[in-house]
Amino acid sequence: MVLTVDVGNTRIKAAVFEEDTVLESFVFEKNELEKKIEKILKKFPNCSDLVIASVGNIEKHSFLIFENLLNIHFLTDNDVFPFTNKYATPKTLGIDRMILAAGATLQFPKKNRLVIDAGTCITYDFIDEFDNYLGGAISPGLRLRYEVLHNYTARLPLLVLEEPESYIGDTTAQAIHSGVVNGFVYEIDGFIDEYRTKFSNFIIILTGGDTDFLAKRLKNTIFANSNFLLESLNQTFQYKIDND
Ligand SMILES: Nc1ncnc2c1ncn2[C@@H]1O[C@H](COP(=O)(O)OP(=O)(O)OP(=O)(O)O)[C@@H](O)[C@H]1O
Ligand SMILES: CC(C)(CO)[C@@H](O)C(=O)NCCC(=O)O
Ligand SMILES: [K+]
Repeated sequence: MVLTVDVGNTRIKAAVFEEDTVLESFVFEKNELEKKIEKILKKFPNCSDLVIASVGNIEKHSFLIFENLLNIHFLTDNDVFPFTNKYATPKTLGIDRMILAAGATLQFPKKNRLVIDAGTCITYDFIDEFDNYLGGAISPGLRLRYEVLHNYTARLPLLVLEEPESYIGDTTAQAIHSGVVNGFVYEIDGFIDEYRTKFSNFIIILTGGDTDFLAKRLKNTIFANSNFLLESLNQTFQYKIDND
């Protein structure tokens, strides 16, 4: 049994796996880390390995208190990955993006693959059919867009996500909802269209906290799975065991 932990920029997500099956998944805040992991391990005492990817400010030492209970694997770019990394600055590539690319490579062999993670940031990661990781894009996520409009202006209120009535917003609130939500959807559909015109034999995987909101609004067909990062962590770990 494997416990996977994804330390994101905002929240922490975790899941317990028996082989390829998720037994249970969890979402919690960073200040609850120790308490929550303790609780999960009490419920699933057969967990033999703890596999972590962190892009947040939580480092390996935060997990070492569990060292006597199970093996700790804090994944970094020094681990083995199933793709060739063509990023020109591989040392600065986020470990979450590397794990997503690994999951896409292993789950969808011999295809052009685009992974879109709609989380705090939106990340786009492209792996071609020859398993070259080429890069992608980073832009602000849905919630972040609402927050920056408020934080960096004098007059824009902080709004909670709402479906815009039209792309022509006729109030301040509607103009913000249109700009944020429609802008978010147009951006993603626009990127997908761009890739589609250049690559055939193509698959798109959508994940992250805004997966469900986004999936029903895109015009393009995608494979939506909000657990994709945790599943990919489990698969990357199995791959590491088989190839180390
Ligand atoms: N309780 C919540 N807290 C924060 N964001 C939430 C929540 N519920 C839904 N969301 C949506 O999820 C998005 C954030 O995604 P996610 O939770 O995957 O981010 P994260 O934990 O920072 O992970 P990552 O850093 O990997 O993106 C926000 O844009 C927001 O709209
Ligand atoms: C882009 C984020 C913040 C998304 O979580 C993370 O992957 C990260 O910090 N990346 C480092 C920069 C890069 O990937 O090129
Ligand atoms: K993200």
